[in-house]
Amino acid sequence: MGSSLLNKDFGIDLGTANTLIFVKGKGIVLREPSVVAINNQTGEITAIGDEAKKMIGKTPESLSIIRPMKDGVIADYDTTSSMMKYYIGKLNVQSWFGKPDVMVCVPSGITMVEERAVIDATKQAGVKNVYPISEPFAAAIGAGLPVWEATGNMVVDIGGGTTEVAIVSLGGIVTSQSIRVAGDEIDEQIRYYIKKEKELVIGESTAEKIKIVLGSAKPTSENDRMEVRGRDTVFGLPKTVEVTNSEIVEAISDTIQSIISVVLNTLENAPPELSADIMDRGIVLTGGGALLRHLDDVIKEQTKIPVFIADNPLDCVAIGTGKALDDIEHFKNSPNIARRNILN
Ligand SMILES: Nc1ncnc2c1ncn2[C@@H]1O[C@H](COP(=O)(O)OP(=O)(O)OP(=O)(O)O)[C@@H](O)[C@H]1O
Repeated sequence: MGSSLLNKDFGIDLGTANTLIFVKGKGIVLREPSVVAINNQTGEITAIGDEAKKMIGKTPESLSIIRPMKDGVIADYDTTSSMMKYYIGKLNVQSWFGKPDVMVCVPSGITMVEERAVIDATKQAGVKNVYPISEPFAAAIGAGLPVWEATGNMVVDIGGGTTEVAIVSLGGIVTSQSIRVAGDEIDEQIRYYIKKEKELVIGESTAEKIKIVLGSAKPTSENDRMEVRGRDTVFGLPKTVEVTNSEIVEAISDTIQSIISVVLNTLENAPPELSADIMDRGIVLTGGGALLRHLDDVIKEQTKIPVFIADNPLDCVAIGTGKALDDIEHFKNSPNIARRNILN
């Protein structure tokens, strides 16, 4: 990213787990975890992104690892602002050539105060024109769905902190629901299960790895298993245990069911014409959670509707946020249309 961007518009997916930036005409130029390491004595930032994520669970007392976004919204304003400033600074935008338009995604269930915080944090990073776009709407664009047409499209975006389910038609969200339950909660359930059933304390990163390597929404035919290291809850010493796929399926089943309930509720609220479209066109999964094995199958079994995983599900929101820049007038003229429910 050495060369400067002369008044290039860009879109930001400021996620609970990952922050991505899409520059118009270039594509995704930044993809880093939303993690910051701070020196407790001086308050200075020691590492941001990948470098900070590697430190999780391994820091001395003098360092704290902060994930400034929680449940899709800003939990720590100052740290989010610094992180954005750092990432946007890396783009090297020459603002004196004009003001870039910046799209930033926000969860559909966000409050006005939370949304204001996201806009202000982006402005603090040195850009002037900030347009919020609803995360599931951006996900639908990024998944290549025809969001501007008179057709019902259903998207389920499962991120780190939030799951957003929306039905999109004619350039707006017709109905949407979200819960602050997604990948992080799945990791938390894995930690809880392993502590309770195996008497082993594991860190966040290990839980995420177990989910990615071993997890699935229903048992896999391979009967996968892996060795997991952590600290014995009784003796306090390092210990290794074996964990199987079926144990992880059991550990995360309630969380998976909460996510599927939101899909079912949203379908129940769909206007009949759009329900018919969704029956034909299917449901599209985006976000990192879409990669959980067999999640598509389980949603299909319960909804009786075809389910597809978008290409590059982790990138859909960022791609959609960036592509929405092509229709920036739409957001300038009717800023609420892609954010609020257009029927109620
Ligand atoms: N192969 C995989 N299987 C299961 N989960 C995965 C996989 N790869 C990534 N994830 C999970 O996806 C989540 C991150 O997804 P994503 O980057 O879409 O979220 P985000 O946009 O940062 O979060 P949010 O939308 O809630 O703000 C993490 O919980 C991560 O563990």
